[in-house]
Amino acid sequence: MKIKNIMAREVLDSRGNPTVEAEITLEDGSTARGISPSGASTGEKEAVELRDGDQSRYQGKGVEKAVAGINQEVKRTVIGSAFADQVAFDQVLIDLDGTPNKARLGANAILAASIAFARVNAVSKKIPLYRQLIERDTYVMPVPCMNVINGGRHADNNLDFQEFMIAPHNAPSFKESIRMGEEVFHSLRGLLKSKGYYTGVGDEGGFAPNLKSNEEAMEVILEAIQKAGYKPGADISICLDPATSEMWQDGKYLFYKSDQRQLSTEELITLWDKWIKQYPIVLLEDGLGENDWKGWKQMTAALGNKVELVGDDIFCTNPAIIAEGIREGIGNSVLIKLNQIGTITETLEAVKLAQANNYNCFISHRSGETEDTTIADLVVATNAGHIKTGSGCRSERISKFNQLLRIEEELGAKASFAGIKTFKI
Ligand SMILES: O=C(O)[C@@H](CO)OP(=O)(O)O
Ligand SMILES: [Mg+2]
Repeated sequence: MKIKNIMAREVLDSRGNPTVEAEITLEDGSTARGISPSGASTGEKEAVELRDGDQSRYQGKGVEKAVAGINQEVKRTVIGSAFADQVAFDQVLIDLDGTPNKARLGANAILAASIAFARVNAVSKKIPLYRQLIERDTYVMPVPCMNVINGGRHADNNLDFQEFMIAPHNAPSFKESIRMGEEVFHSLRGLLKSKGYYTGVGDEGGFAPNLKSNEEAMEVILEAIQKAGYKPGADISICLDPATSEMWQDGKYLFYKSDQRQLSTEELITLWDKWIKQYPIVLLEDGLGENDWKGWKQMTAALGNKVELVGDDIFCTNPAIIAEGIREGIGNSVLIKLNQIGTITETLEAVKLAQANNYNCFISHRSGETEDTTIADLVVATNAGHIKTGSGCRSERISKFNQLLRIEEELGAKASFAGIKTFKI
């Protein structure tokens, strides 16, 4: 089917920053949109966003240049053409950009167009997006890893570690697991309030209380799980993303917010080992920083058979870096973020590579999100079994949960719930 029109516009993300929305219309009249998310704790090797740098609009964060790239160059190239598949379309965008990190047209522009193309084909074929991405007979519904306490770069006031997540895995379905997660979220609100803490939320919809230590965050979450009537570990486990690249300075990990101390790589691995023994942790993302490859090898040797070790900043959803990580024995799971690499095709390539090498894939949102729910379909399409897309409130996060509820209902007997076995433990 030929592309009749493609256009882009500047819209806003959940932090009130501009981002790119692309819209494609096919000759059969089908129309669909895609919107790029945006990160705060970004990996150094991520594909880059194109921002205007013109201080008169949004303090330089405007995306009019990225929008213009779609409205002019990309439009001239793709209009009136038919593309055999997603790979063919994305390759045109990659070639047109011509840089290794999508800096010229911008990964924010390229991803929005790539998503719009996937969606418009689903619309044209009258099939759901997850089936457009990967056609299967049966699909796996993910465990929602809900970020209930926000710290690090996602909250100004409190903890060093960025994300404290609950994983309600002892459930028969996604619908029941999200209910369990929400019950704990509300129980946590009550508990924080009763302890005199502030219950406002951070960027990803988790609470951002002024807790005194990272340990206190763990304790209060465990208490909230119990108060909601569940057993920590048996019903609901903990996942962490301390985002330690943000703490890495001169070869040490600097605790810059709640605790005033610094740890060596070895000391931080020892801390994780202690935490894994002490708390029901099933997943640790970015337990060490992106430039600490040697440390990652040590950590994988020490903890790789006890907990899922997810690489976010270290892999940047980049198939070439993931391949190197697999060769080097780094981690046992890959965080998957569409805008770290910039196209649907390369994202699916990253997933395929990881899964073929017995690595898990943990599908993820960004801290700056929108109403675009592509990652909900992506986690189902890839049978990745777990997703992180924030917490129990804020619609840009809930929209993904709601889409998963719709997908589960639509799949009926063709869907099974991932449960605890999805984690590499
Ligand atoms: O570190 C992360 O995993 C993400 C998403 O939770 O944060 P950001 O989008 O800010 O990189
Ligand atoms: Mg991360």
